[in-house]
Amino acid sequence: MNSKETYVLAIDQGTTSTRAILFDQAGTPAGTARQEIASHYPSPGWVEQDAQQIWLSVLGVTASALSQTGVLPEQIAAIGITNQRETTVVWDRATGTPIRPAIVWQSRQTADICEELKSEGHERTIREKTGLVVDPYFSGTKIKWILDHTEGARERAERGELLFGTIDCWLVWKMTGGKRHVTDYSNASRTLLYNIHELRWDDDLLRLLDVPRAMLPEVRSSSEVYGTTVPHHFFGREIPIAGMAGDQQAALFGQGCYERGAVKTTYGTGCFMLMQTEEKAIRSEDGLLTTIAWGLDGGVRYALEGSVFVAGSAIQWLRDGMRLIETAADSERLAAQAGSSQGVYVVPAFVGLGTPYWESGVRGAVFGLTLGTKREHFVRATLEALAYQCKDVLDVMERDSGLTLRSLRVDGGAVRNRELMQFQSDLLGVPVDVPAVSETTALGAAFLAGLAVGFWNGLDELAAIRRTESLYEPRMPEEQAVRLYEGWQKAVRAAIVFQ
Ligand SMILES: Nc1ncnc2c1ncn2[C@@H]1O[C@H](COP(=O)(O)OP(=O)(O)O)[C@@H](O)[C@H]1O
Ligand SMILES: O=P(O)(O)OC[C@H](O)CO
Repeated sequence: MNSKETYVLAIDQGTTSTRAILFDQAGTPAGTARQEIASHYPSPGWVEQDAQQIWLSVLGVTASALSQTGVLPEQIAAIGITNQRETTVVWDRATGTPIRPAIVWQSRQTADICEELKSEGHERTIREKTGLVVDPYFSGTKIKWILDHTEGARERAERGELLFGTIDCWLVWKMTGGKRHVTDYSNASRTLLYNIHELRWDDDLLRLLDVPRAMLPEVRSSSEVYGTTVPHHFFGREIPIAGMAGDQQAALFGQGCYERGAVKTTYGTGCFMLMQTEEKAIRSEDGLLTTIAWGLDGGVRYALEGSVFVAGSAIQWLRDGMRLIETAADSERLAAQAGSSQGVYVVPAFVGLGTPYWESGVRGAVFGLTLGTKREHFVRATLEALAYQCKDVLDVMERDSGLTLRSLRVDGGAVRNRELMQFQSDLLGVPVDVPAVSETTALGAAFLAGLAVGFWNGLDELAAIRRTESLYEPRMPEEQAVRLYEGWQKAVRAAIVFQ
């Protein structure tokens, strides 16, 4: 690092959008560029994206972040990448072209493969080795599906002609001009193929899912120089790519959750609550996942995770599917106007339910409609579903960890919604803490990259950067919160029975 290098560039490739953000040494975003990513729904429950479009969006947002701010490539000390996790890309090593659309984490198209694994009794072994549950969510069955459904693909993968990667890995491959095929511990831990205790690809699991080892990336820590950018893509300079983590783990890092038991929740397309558990991989019997938080300084940290598949995407559905709102921000105005949902419950199980239910066959449902139900009640009920799902997760997390939450650190697109944040605090009965830098996922990736090149010097320095911008305190009487939550539990049970 030299004295001219005053920024770290974070690339946050999320499900809804790709963002490039430049952070200075105080952790302040100097400029942000954003581009939406299209999702395609070729069959009910399937979700796909175009990996080439994702790559081009990274080039586009990086160029606009630089041109908007006037920051020069020479001023960038390092690049950190964070990504929607599990989304699976298989590409041709020689041409760098994906052989099929990327299968997005939300997609249910591998439900049959999962049912087969369960019926053959593999659930327990998979859970023990990977910390995950058998569900179409994770990459392993998606790789198998692609190899099963593309003529000659498995043989080509065995010969090393095809490569697999999650989005982090795909982007590093493209950014380094096909020189580096790497991923980090946090992303590897979401594949269903990685042994999170022994820190290696697991041969038994590879055999079980019929995935050739030759197509898998090398697994590295979350903070080190993996390679440098190809000058003709990145403004004539070789910039070190020095940080990499799945977006939920990066948000945990960016929120300064460096102490055992610290928790954050991110409300993006989905909603993910993670608790940092240091060197201890806690096993959950209640549907939480055990996952690798990050690899740093020669060791790994673990986390307990609750994954909710549909959060902000329910608000997108109100906008694009139901056409009840024009912008996501309208949901706040209408929810305030409604005041309460008047007994309406929306269960947004559009792609099944994750933690703690793990029911991949359930679909969305609405309960409690009356002639008095108006658009604003329906919108409010959809928004409230985000908060109810977080409560489902927090209840099991407290039980499994033996810890009681005192306040919840939050981030992600939907934390702009004050009605949602207040309702979340009311329902959980704890303060909800929104940080000044709401882009904590990107900040986490920047921190990881910056640590690797000496831009920042350690966790103490990073922890001091976080500041609270808004704190929502519980205002609703407890018995009212309990009554509302009981209604939600009934609605979810009914939706599960209906499938
Ligand atoms: N004011 C708002 N109220 C509720 N949801 C919102 C609001 N603004 C954005 N969102 C939701 O947040 C999500 C985008 O959040 P973001 O953190 O950018 O997601 P991702 O990282 O998954 O791409 C979208 O699904 C959008 O519907
Ligand atoms: O796109 P997000 O931010 O909702 O995150 C997606 C998760 O990484 C999926 O596991």
